[in-house]
Formats: sequence, structure tokens, C-alpha cells
Amino acid sequence: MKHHKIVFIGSGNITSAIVSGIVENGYPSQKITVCAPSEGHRGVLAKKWGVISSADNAAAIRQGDVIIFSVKPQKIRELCQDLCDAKIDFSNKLILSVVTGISISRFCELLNTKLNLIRMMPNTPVRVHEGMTALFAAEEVNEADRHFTTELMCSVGKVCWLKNEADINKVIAVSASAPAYFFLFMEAIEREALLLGFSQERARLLVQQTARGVCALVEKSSALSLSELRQQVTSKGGTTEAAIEFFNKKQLFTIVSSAMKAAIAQAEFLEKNTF
Ligand SMILES: NC(=O)C1=CN([C@@H]2O[C@H](COP(=O)(O)OP(=O)(O)OC[C@H]3O[C@@H](n4cnc5c(N)ncnc54)[C@H](OP(=O)(O)O)[C@@H]3O)[C@@H](O)[C@H]2O)C=CC1
Ligand SMILES: O=C(O)[C@@H]1CCC=N1
Repeated sequence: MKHHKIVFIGSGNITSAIVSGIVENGYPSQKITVCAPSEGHRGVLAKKWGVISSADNAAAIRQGDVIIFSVKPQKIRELCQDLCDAKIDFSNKLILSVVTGISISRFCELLNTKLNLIRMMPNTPVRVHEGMTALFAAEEVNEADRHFTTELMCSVGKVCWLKNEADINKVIAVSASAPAYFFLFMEAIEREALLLGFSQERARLLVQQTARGVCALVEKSSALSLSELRQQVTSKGGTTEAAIEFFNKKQLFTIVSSAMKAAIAQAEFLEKNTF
């Protein structure tokens, strides 16, 4: 992979996960700059990974080849206004954005220029090189930039390219927000294990190793559907059946469906209303 100078605008959770993942995989830390108004998050990244840290977005962007926007959508308008005031020339830069709810056309409008922009929707497991990242590019983005972005995110997990920008909001519900659903489910099992009298350490191990085993089994069993794998655990008249029946009675599928629709609706709300 080419080692372009990468500048992250925003140094929070997802930046931290991507930086950790790519540096651990050999991306040179001195080719990475992380920006944020306060020292807190970016200082931690500079100390831990040896990346450059800056409070000056405009100066950092000017010397960068690849600019990754990674701030909350509510911050983007003010940020773009500042960058417009600084009269930055974006023409020879690859712009990557993980920002929810900001379309390519909206970004160009806010920065008052055409942008060579790829939207990325990663998830936090990029931190451990097990991420899932969806990508969507504006038509004019060239092959070399698409290739670089694919390689960068493949170094920290799997990548898929989307044909429609609208699918970014769907991907948020399916894979970008989804780690939190799994954590919530694990939290619920862990809490019950604690109530059953297991120590914190034991409860965590039981939940963690089960989740790890489940993922490994799913990966190794591509010929079986998820439903078939579930049935292999579920003996007729057995314990699992009792638990699954309860989930079904409480309409788990409907709950999950409504939760994912709520995530998509929020992405659409941010798209239409925050700015
Ligand atoms: N977290 C996730 O799993 C995922 C998040 N995303 C998207 O990524 C984006 C960032 O999310 P996340 O990392 O969780 O958010 P965080 O709140 O953790 O981080 C936001 C970062 O933006 C910085 N910031 C705020 N204003 C500015 C500014 N004007 N210039 C530069 N930096 C600024 C903050 O600075 P400071 O450190 O000083 O507070 C902070 O470092 C969001 O749009 C989110 O939707 C996408 C996929 C997954
Ligand atoms: O919660 C959020 O808005 C972001 C987008 C996907 C994951 N976290």
C-alpha cells in the first residue's frame, strides 16, 4: 500500500479505532496526523501510537494527501465554515468521510467546492483488525484512490463497495451501529450470570468465549444458515428451546427490526434536519 500522509479531522472513538488498527498493521505513524480542538483524545493517540497531533485543522489539511473527516454530524457545518474561511485547496486530495448523515453533495455544498470524496462506514472492530467497512464513492473518484481506500480498510477488516449512496444509512443499521447491539446482548447475559452468582471475571469469560466461539462457528459453517446453526443447539423439549420460545413470544425479531428502522430513521433525520 502507498503510504500517503493521512489527516484525521476528529480524534474520537472511530478515529482511535482506525488509527490503532492501521498503525498496528504497519502504517507509518509519522504519516498520520490526528486533529481535535482539545488535547484529550488526540494526545492519547499521539502518546500511544506516535502519530502527530494538532489543534489546527487547516494547517494539517494543507500538508495532507488523504483527509478523513471523523466528527459528529452536528459539528460539520461550523467545521466546514472554518475551512472555507481558511481557503483550503482540496483539489489534489482524497477526502474520506465517516460522518453519518452528510451526503457527498452536501459536503461539496458546505465546502463550496468539488470534492474527490469517498464515504466510509466502518465499525469499531477495526481496532482489532476485524472491522466491517462499507464504501461509496462519487463517480469522479479515480481507480487509484478507490484502490488505496480499499487497501487501507482491508488492512483492518473486510470491505464492501456500495452502488447507491442511500445504502450507507442501511449499512449503519446493519453493521456500523450493530456492534452496540451485540454488546448490549452480551451485557444482558453477563448481568444475569452475575445475578446467578458467578464472579465478574467468570461471567465475562463465559459470555466472551461463547460469543467468540459463535462467530468462529458461523465463519466455518458457510453451508449452514444461521437458523440451522441455532437449531443444532436447540434440543426438542430441552433448555434452549425454553429460552428461544420466550424470545419468540416477546417478538425478538420485531424488536430488532424496529430498532434497526430507528437507526435508519435517525440517519435520515440527521441528513434532513440537523443543518
Ligand atoms: N463510533 C462509531 O462506531 C462510528 C462512528 N461513525 C461516525 O464517525 C463520526 C465520529 O464519531 P465518533 O468518533 O464516535 O465521535 P466522538 O465524539 O468520539 O469524536 C468526535 C471527535 O471530533 C472532534 N471534533 C469536534 N469538533 C471538531 C472540529 N471542529 N475540528 C476537529 N475535530 C473536532 C472531537 O474533539 P475532542 O476530542 O476535542 O472532543 C472528537 O475528537 C460521527 O459522524 C459518527 O457518526 C461512523 C461509524 C462508526
Ligand atoms: O451512533 C452513531 O451515530 C454512530 C454511527 C454508527 C455508529 N456510531
